[in-house]
Parts: sequence; C-alpha cells; structure tokens
Amino acid sequence: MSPHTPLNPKTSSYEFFGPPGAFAITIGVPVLAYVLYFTCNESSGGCPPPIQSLYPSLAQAVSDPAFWWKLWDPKAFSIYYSWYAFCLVAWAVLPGDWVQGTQLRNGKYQQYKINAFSTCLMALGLSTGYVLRFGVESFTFFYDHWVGFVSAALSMSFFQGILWYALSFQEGKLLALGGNSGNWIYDFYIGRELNPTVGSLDIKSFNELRPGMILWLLIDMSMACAQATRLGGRITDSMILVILFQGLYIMDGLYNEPAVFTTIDIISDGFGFMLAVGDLLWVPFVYSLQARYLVFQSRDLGYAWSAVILAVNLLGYYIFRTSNNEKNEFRNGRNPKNLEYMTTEQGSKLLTSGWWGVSRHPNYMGDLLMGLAWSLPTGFDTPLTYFYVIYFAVLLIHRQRRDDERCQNKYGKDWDRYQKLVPYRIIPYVY
Ligand SMILES: NC(=O)C1=CN([C@@H]2O[C@H](COP(=O)(O)OP(=O)(O)OC[C@H]3O[C@@H](n4cnc5c(N)ncnc54)[C@H](OP(=O)(O)O)[C@@H]3O)[C@@H](O)[C@H]2O)C=CC1
Ligand SMILES: CC(C)=CCC[C@@H](C)[C@H]1CC=C2C3=C(CC[C@@]21C)[C@@]1(C)CC[C@H](O)C(C)(C)[C@@H]1CC3
Repeated sequence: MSPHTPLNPKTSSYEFFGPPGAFAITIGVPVLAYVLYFTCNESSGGCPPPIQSLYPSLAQAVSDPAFWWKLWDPKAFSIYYSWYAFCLVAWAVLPGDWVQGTQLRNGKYQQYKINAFSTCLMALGLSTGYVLRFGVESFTFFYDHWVGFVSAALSMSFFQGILWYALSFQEGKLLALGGNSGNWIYDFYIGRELNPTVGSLDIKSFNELRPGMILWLLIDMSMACAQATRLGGRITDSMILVILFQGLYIMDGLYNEPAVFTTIDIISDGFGFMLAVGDLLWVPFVYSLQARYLVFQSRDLGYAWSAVILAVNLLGYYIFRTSNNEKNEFRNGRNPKNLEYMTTEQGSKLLTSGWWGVSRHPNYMGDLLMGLAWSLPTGFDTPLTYFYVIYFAVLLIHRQRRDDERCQNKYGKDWDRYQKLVPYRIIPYVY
C-alpha cells in the first residue's frame, strides 16, 4: 500500500536542512552530550580544560579500547531501565483523570491520563526516604556513574526511535504531516507516526514528561548529595538556587500536565528520534549541567547576588506561566481575563491582547529568562555552564520560525493580519 494517502500526504518540504541535517543532529546530539561531560568534569582539568591538555589526552583516550568499554556500565544500565519501568508502572497504577487532546485531523481525539505530578511526588518521596535512611553518600550514583547513565538513556532513545519508526508502517496509522517524506533518515529523525500508542498509553507525552523530566530532578538531587558529601554535609546557596529554580520548572510542567497537549510537539510533531533523544537523554543529562558543575566548583553567592538571580528567575517564571495559562485556557474554550481576540476564516481564534498581544511567543521570553537564572549561580569562570541559554535561544528561534510557517499555512491571510497586529516574534522591540 502507498505510504501517501489523502489523510497522510507526502511531506513536501524539509526542515533542519533535510536528510543531511537530520543525520548530523542524530549523531551530533549524543556526541555533544558526551563531550559536555568529558570537557567539564572533576578530572578534566577545568571546565573547559585547556585545549593543549585536552587534545592529546582525548586523542589517546579514544584510541584506547578501554575508553569505549567505560561507556557501558551495567550498574547504570540496570538502574536506568528500572527507572523507566517504574515510570510505566506508576503511570498504570496511580490514579489520574483522563483528558482529551485537541482534535486530530482524522476528527478523532487522543486521550491522556493525568498523573505525571503524582509520579514525581512518589519518586521524590522514595528518593528522600532512601537518602534519610542511607545518608547523602548513598545517592551520588548519578554523579559517579554519569557516562554509563548517558549511554543507557541513549540506548533507550535509539531503541524507541527505531521501534516507533518501524511500527509507523502498520496500516491505519495517522502520520505527522512533516514526517512522511519517504526518506528514512529524515522520517526516523523527525518522527513519522503522530501519536504512537500502546493500549491507552500515549508514548509521546509519556516520554516528554516522565522518564526524562523527573529524572532531571532526581539527578539535581543527586548532585546536591554529591556536593554535601564533598563539603562535609553542607550545600551552597548557588546549588540551592539551581535546584529550587529547576525544581520549580519541572514540578510546574508536571503539575500543568494538560497544558502540554497544546504545545507544538504534541499537536503537530511525530514521535521520532529527535523527541526520543531530547526527552530521554538531552533533558536530564544536559539540562542538569549547572548542578553537576557546582559539585566540583562549589561557590557561595551571598544574599545580594542570590536576590538578584532570584528576581530574574521569578520574573521569567511569571511571564512563562501567565502567558502559557492565557493560551491554554483560551484553547480550551475559556477566556477568564476577557482578552481580545480575532476570529480566523479557518474557524480558530487567535488572542491579540494580554501576553499574546505583546509578542507572538511571550512564553519563550519567560523561559529564556529562567534559563539565564539557572546559569548565573555558576559564576563566570566558564562559558560551558551557559551552554543551556545559548542552545535554548537557538532552539526557540528555530521553533518560532517553524511555528510561524505552520501558522502561515494554517491561517493564511489571517496570519498576515495577526502578524501586523503583533509584530514582535519573541522579545518586544528586539526580535
Ligand atoms: N525547556 C525546553 O527545552 C523547552 C521548553 N519549551 C516551552 O514549551 C512551551 C510551549 O512552547 P511551543 O509548543 O513551542 O509553542 P507555543 O506554546 O507558543 O504554541 C504555539 C501554538 O500556539 C497557538 N497560537 C499561536 N499564537 C496564538 C494566539 N495568539 N492565540 C492563541 N493560540 C495561539 C498556535 O497553535 P494553534 O493555533 O494551531 O492552536 C501555535 O502553533 C513554551 O513555554 C516554551 O518555552 C519549548 C521547547 C523546549
Ligand atoms: C536538541 C534536541 C534533540 C532537541 C529536542 C527538543 C526537546 C529537548 C524539547 C522539545 C520540546 C520540549 C518541551 C519540554 C522539554 C524539552 C523538550 C522535550 C517541556 C516538557 C519542559 C517543561 C515545560 O513546562 C513544558 C511542559 C512547557 C515543555 C514542553 C516542551
């Protein structure tokens, strides 16, 4: 049967520079996750280490088979896969309401079980109990077995990328409009099937919110334990800030689980290697870089500097949360603030006042401010702890362009009208 049907038309244009770009990112993202460890860890001689010391030692290291064997760590693999199994069991057994997502183009709705927040509380409770019972030194295994955990998460990402790509060829699947090009490298990367589902488990939202996001929080907690082990039981104010900020972001995302069903990934992207590796490897092991750095470069900020950083984070959070709430309420048929909007020919409405009248992606602005606040506690000795902010700015600008293109196709002339009313893309008067 042809893979191209009226419901699943052939993808006519590529993103990410097409198959060569998709291939480069498929290789580049895992390599970068390892590089960020090898160029910034306790024994690398700095963060980043001096290039003259890095080059010969790295060249020697990779030519030694023992280096490659160290990437495989049975303890880390067994903990990681048990963790993934825990998330699956928690999804199945913990109670949760069922909500439906936005309407799909086949007229149907995907159903989602809401219990990511309670899964996180359970994981936190069990981990805290473990630390109280066995001491902070017992919870440093993420720090001690870092590379092994990265490899374990990577193996899961490839496994899922390949599995869902292969299963997307079964008859009757609804494919992502952007993932049905016929080029296997590209479709594997970008995601071919829109909503892979096992029984009633939606794979895309499950992976986006549970095994990676909650693990990120547990990793941060493990970094605090590793720091306390080194400092005789003390945790620095910089570490406390990073954990509080990232903890707030993670818990907020999980608490507002239904809001994720109006994000681009859930509405329009397929589930492929990009989201698998992003959710399972990139989020927990790259987003926690600041906390890992503070284990071996502990620093105290003092009240004044802490207050400034706290203010940046709170401002970012306020913009992020209120703007996401405005859009989410509106997309679910509510408008409690009586915001102005325009009605499109296509039928949907677009907000034109409130945050969505300030810029076309006000939520990105808040998210970026928070990203900055997560890096500031690490000081200014290394650019590497600012990697997140730079990567994130690139990711969000790219997302904004993808989304503008998608909305242009969806809303046509109405989108031009909306762009005239709301001319700034992310930051008013800047971009
Ligand atoms: N930490 C991280 O790594 C990442 C975080 N994020 C965060 O996730 C959140 C969601 O982001 P994302 O999904 O990219 O994008 P948005 O939440 O901005 O969603 C874009 C969609 O919203 C709808 N929309 C656009 N303008 C309006 C309007 N004026 N009124 C009503 N609806 C509108 C459109 O969909 P339609 O009209 O079809 O409904 C559009 O496709 C953001 O806060 C972002 O910062 C995102 C990526 C990575
Ligand atoms: C480089 C690479 C492989 C990129 C993949 C991108 C993913 C890391 C991100 C795509 C969209 C994401 C979202 C969140 C985390 C990062 C990814 C998966 C998110 C779950 C973070 C918490 C927020 O509150 C959120 C729920 C709004 C958000 C949704 C999008």
